[in-house]
Amino acid sequence: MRNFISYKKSIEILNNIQLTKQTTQKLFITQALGKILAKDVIANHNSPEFPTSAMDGYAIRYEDLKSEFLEIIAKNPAGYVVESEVSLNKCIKTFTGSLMPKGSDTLIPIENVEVIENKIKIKKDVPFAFAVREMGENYKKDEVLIKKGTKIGFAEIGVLASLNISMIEVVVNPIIAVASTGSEVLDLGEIQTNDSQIRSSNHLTLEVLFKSNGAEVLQMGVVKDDIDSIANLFETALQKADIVVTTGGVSVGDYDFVQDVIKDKLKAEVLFHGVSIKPGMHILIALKDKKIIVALPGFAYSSTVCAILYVLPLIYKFRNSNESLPIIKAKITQDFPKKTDKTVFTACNVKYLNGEYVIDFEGKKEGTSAILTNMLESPALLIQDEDSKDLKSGDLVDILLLNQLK
Ligand SMILES: Nc1nc2c(c(=O)[nH]1)N[C@H]1C(S)=C(S)[C@@H](COP(=O)(O)OP(=O)(O)OC[C@H]3O[C@@H](n4cnc5c(N)ncnc54)[C@H](O)[C@@H]3O)O[C@H]1N2
Ligand code: MOO
Repeated sequence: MRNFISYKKSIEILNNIQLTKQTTQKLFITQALGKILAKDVIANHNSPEFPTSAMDGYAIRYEDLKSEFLEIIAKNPAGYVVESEVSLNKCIKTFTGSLMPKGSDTLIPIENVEVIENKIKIKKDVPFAFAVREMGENYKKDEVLIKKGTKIGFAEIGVLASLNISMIEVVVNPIIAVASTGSEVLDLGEIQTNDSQIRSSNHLTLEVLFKSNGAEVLQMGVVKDDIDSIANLFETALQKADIVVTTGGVSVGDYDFVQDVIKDKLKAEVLFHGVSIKPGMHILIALKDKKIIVALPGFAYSSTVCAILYVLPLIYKFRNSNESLPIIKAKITQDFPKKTDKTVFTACNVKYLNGEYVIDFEGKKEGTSAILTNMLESPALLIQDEDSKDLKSGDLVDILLLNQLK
């Protein structure tokens, strides 16, 4: 009889897997989109380096606000350094992005003055240092701007460019080999020869799930339920990938050969086979030559949920990143019983309404773990812990936002 461990225990085991040291690579910053920063990014200068105007207007000395007229002695366009200095009852026309001229401390906007020949008359006062961006407003020299482990997005790329950093060191993404097993499953375009055959969706679902969450994917396609074919698949995949993910062949059927190959042929170290979760109770995770094997159940909903719960955290671990699964609190809008003593992951709809996330089950189909269509539209997974009680309408619950993983 298989020993089913708790979800909590299985995650503890997953977190304890020791990985070999990450490798890094240098990439041009825009090519690093979605990659993980390998080292802290520290500012090597102040931004701005000097007080800078934030508006178009006239640079003045604050104390001259009370003077009747100020003489315009020069123009100070952005990109140039003006020689003249602001002194008693003088001003310099200064533009957004120009350095504040020497002697000035305040910028009076164009809208606040009347220009009479080469003089301005101030019609509306401003406070001291108005519209002056102080030195280091944006960032100061030696400030840690982006921490290692951060996923690089548009804001990170913009900040790197402002630092004049063109190449950046990032963690090399893990390689995941993906395959579906099953004599009844056909790859796209394969000709159907009998009524029991279905299209394989798993290998493609998982390929894109892993790609959009930080892995390189080696697509191994569909393999029949045959010991030699499955053994060949693992031997090839283990040579090329850091993680090998398969679907099918891990429950108790006569043709569930994936588990036999992993245990008897590869003699891999099985970390666990069987977790008290729904869906996905037959999941098997093993180690072979420092590579990780994740054998998922064949049902499309089961394999997708388990790939999210177990493989995405492995990707985060490989990337040494500060990413985590997007689990948040939401309000449930109907009573919902706890049907088993397992940890249960149920597809639901999520909306953001009046400042809170709310979930319902409208349009969700009930049935087996084959129903992947429950993950369409704006889906989330309701998480009910092993020891949780029946849920009541209005309760706050944990949900995993699936659209954030797209
Ligand atoms: N007597 C028992 N039978 C089953 C048990 C059990 O405990 N006792 N567990 C059930 C549960 S739960 C699951 S989950 C499945 C897992 O079985 P396998 O991992 O061995 O998966 P398969 O039997 O190969 O396939 C299950 C199901 O999914 C379909 N499938 C398979 N591959 C794909 C694919 N690539 N794309 C789409 N659909 C796929 C396959 O046709 C089967 O219908 O075992 C239960 N049985
Ligand atoms: O474990 Mo199965 O994935 O519940 O249907």
